[in-house]
Amino acid sequence: MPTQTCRWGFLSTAAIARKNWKAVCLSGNSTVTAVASRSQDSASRFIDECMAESPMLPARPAAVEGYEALLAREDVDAVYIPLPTSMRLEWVLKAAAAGKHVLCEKPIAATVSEAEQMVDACANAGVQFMDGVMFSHSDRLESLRAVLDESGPCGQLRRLNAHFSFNGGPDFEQQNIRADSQLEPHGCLGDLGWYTIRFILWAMDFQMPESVIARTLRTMQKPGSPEPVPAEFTAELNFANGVSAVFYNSFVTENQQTVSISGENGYVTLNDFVLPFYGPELAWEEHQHVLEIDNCRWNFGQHSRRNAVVEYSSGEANAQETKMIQTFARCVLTQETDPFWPQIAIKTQQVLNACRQSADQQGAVVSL
Ligand SMILES: NC(=O)C1=CN([C@@H]2O[C@H](COP(=O)(O)OP(=O)(O)OC[C@H]3O[C@@H](n4cnc5c(N)ncnc54)[C@H](OP(=O)(O)O)[C@@H]3O)[C@@H](O)[C@H]2O)C=CC1
Ligand SMILES: O=C1CO[C@H](CO)[C@@H](O)[C@@H]1O
Repeated sequence: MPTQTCRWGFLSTAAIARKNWKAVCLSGNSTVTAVASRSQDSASRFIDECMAESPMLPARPAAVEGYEALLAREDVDAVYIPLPTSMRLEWVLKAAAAGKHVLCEKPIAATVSEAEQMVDACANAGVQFMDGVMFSHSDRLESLRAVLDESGPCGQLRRLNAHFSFNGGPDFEQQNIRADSQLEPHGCLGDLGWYTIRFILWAMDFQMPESVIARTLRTMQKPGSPEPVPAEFTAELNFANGVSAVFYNSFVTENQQTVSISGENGYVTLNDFVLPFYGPELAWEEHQHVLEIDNCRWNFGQHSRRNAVVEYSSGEANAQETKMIQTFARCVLTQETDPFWPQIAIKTQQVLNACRQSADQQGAVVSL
């Protein structure tokens, strides 16, 4: 076990692994020692391309053929697993058995039972488990938490609204893993709903909803995919304290990443809650508009205020994905696993599967 640097192995050359490669380079407490792919050529190509843009120090990682071979390496402390969702159970269990800490992409699993097996295996092996939600590590959330206090601009919370969509375009259904039920069984609910659910749970301080009602509005099916997957999805969550939340996910509606948190006295909005708008600040707005009525004059006065934290959107040392790597690596290096991360992953999975169950039963109420 090194004392200064967490040594990462990447399980696959997924597109998202390139972003986290750079985050490792910028982290100051991590390095990648090996990248595994189904073919060694592809691992080598990935490493060449990443090295050209963002050189890994102190040494070029090894290109490994096969994920199993990477897990057998002694120079790997932690693995990053961005394999398709349906493959994660197998590889998280194998990684835990090999004593590797696990940063697992989202959605972590197809079912709650699979997610629990993963988290239990990591806990039993004494290794950290965390999902790949970068925004959980942004300073913006910490600042926003203070604003959500009852004495803040919203007052008592009433309603949450989260929307995450992108338009995949004409080839998406034909080519993307997200439209293949064998690889990504929950389609847009898994890919985008994971974030909308996570944000809602975060705003509720991880209190679970009492019940959910959901609908799949549209499906997609990649050629060869055994089943269609949700391509447009909506859900309503109801909480015991009277707060309600709604979310929407879509692969056919153009880029939108908006959340609003509404209360008795006002509301807060973020327009880029997952992938922050390009630039050196992450912002949110608070609103307390006032309707002034005086006989025939009806003036709706806009009262909005912009707030921001100094943090780069991505690809810099203070960006949220770099903070994710740093936080994870600190758990590894101090040998102090943090149960918070697996707990919130399980809660997110529980809500996701309840929503899918409701949608599969045409909007039946599902209790949690
Ligand atoms: N946290 C975040 O910000 C993001 C998270 N993600 C999540 O990461 C996961 C991967 O997404 P993305 O990077 O777009 O995926 P890609 O399609 O780019 O990569 C998936 C990788 O899995 C490996 N693989 C192994 N078996 C298969 C198979 N049968 N079919 C396809 N790929 C296979 C391949 O690597 P190889 O050939 O090298 O073995 C492939 O490169 C998704 O679940 C997604 O939700 C995605 C983007 C952002
Ligand atoms: O996690 C992710 C981040 O956002 C993308 C959309 O813009 C998703 O498709 C991806 O899986």
